[in-house]
Amino acid sequence: MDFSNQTGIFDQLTPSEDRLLENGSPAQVSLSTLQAKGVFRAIDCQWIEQLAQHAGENDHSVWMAGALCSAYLGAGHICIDLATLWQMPPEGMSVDELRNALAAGGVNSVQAWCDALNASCLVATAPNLAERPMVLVGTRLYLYRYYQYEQQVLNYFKKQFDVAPFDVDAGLLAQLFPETSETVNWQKVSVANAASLPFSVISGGPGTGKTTTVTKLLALLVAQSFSQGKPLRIELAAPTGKAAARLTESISSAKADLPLSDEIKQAIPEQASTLHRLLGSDFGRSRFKHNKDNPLHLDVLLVDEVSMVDLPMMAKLIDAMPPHARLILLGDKDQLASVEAGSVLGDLSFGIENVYFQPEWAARLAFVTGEDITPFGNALAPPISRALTLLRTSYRFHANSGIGHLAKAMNAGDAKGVLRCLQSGCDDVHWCVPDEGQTKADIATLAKGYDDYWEAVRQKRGIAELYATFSRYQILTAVRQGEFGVEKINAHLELYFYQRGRVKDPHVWYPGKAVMLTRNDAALGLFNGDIGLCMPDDSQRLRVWFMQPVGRFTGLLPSRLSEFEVVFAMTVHKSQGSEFDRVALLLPITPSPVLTKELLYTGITRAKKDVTLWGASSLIRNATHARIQRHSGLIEALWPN
Ligand SMILES: Nc1ncnc2c1ncn2[C@@H]1O[C@H](COP(=O)(O)OP(=O)(O)OP(=O)(O)O)[C@@H](O)[C@H]1O
Repeated sequence: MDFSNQTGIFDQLTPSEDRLLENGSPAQVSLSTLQAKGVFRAIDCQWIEQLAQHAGENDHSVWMAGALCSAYLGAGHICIDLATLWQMPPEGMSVDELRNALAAGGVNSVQAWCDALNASCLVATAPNLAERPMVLVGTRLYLYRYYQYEQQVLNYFKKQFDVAPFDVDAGLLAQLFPETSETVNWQKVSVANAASLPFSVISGGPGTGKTTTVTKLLALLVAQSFSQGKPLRIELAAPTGKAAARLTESISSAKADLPLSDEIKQAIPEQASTLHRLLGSDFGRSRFKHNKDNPLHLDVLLVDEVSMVDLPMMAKLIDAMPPHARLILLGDKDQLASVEAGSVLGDLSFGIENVYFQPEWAARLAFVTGEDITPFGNALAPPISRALTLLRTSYRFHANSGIGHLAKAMNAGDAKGVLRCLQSGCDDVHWCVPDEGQTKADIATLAKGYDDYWEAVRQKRGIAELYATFSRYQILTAVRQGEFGVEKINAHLELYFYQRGRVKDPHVWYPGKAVMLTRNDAALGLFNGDIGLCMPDDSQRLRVWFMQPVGRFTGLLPSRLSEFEVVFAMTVHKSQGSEFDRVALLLPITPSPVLTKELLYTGITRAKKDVTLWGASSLIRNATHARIQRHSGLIEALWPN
């Protein structure tokens, strides 16, 4: 069956919970067994069953590959690699189980599996990439739409490699970085690099000066555009409302320190929006107002917290970029990847730790910056390396900072170093090990961190002060479910606050109740992840107050909020893009696949001044060694060596 003319069929037939099928093929037998074991979700089986029945595809190995592709997508992978799966099937499925299931349909090797997929009307293969539900590239199998997203992103990156570099005003650069040092000033190199290119990525851990650096970059671009008489339209964006608010705050404070005229400073925007807002979200529709046919009206776009941007969003963003515009991406490549599929920042900066620049590019940057970076030339550096710079020195965590050391050891996968740091007695790092047989979290100790907040609520402090006080402390959980999951911890905290007389009735709205939205709300102009605090207004009516751009607050009647959850504790995933003075990071007591180096690193680095890690040494050790690896074709295409 040829699907190429059936536009729309894939929209109907992408995995979606609401379609159930009566069954019909022997393949369903093993799929449902695997579903019962938790290897597949119902949606994975239903999706491939519906497609295969529609197309009359009876090949068992195609059914299996389709279900695997859908299941892996659900876990954040862009594709599956059949060769990898052949050796290492998903958790819950043994090698024999997979191979026996495939052998029943006559498939006895990876090559035979690829051949079966090549022969299927459900699968497109290079060079004939007709629109079919799945695409096979070598041994990688994609859902068609995700293959398209990946190609869109890759084509954009590759196109940028051919653009002739822009001139950089070395005098202005020197003015922005007046200090001299014996070591390379990577912030200066990053600015020179990004100013030379239409597309660049600046990555760095917490407090390495990413915002300081891009503010100087924007200043340089603005100053250059003034001297050319061509003012620039610059936009700032971030994936969440919280991250956008932080970017606004940090750019405005970094701007104040610039050694440049007020005219230039004023031309640097401060106001950042969410990516959804920038692209013109239709809330509920996957297409944005801005796209290739209606590009964004800008010359420069800076996006912060890019680790949180998933592949579909990146593809849509790139689609909406006007061809002449610059894209500057900022983020910490070591943080948790996006909630949805892909790890674009991680893949882009895959080899950045060891590879620097191609020698001629290093020489060019050395000339512009006056920094001795020629030793960092590397003939093996792939073209993508030119777009990337990594800031390594943290100015937030001084040399003796426990948080700094802990984050570094975690990132390096150095479990001994992590445990040593936890035991070292540093002022800013604390470790609470659960007692033998302990089954519940120590709510009283965790709740202490909110004493200042409850005092501010009691004194009926202004909402800005309350918000600031609340934002100083956060309990982070690794998981959602179970005794140590975010839901139970929040419930226990509310009960504890009730028992202490801070909350009159935890089942209704009360002064001090803190909530996080779990869905974008177009009508209210609020976004998933926005935090609201409940306090009475001047007429003593309870309202939930949300911080709006430029530090304003909007108070909404609680009845207007539909989807939200209490947020005295939040998951590490939800905390991305936020920072707090003090963090309590709570691990479950039993092993969980979500406990990875990236999760712990992200949780620890949300703390600016003080972190308490709650968890057993065995779990911490295992997590330090566990990495999140998401399959995609980006690394192979961008980092061929
Ligand atoms: N070259 C530098 N020398 C001294 N201090 C610096 C330098 N660069 C940045 N800082 C200071 O370090 C702190 C962190 O800088 P900045 O906010 O730019 O880092 P960041 O990487 O954006 O941080 P975050 O992790 O919060 O996003 C700020 O107080 C800033 O003024």
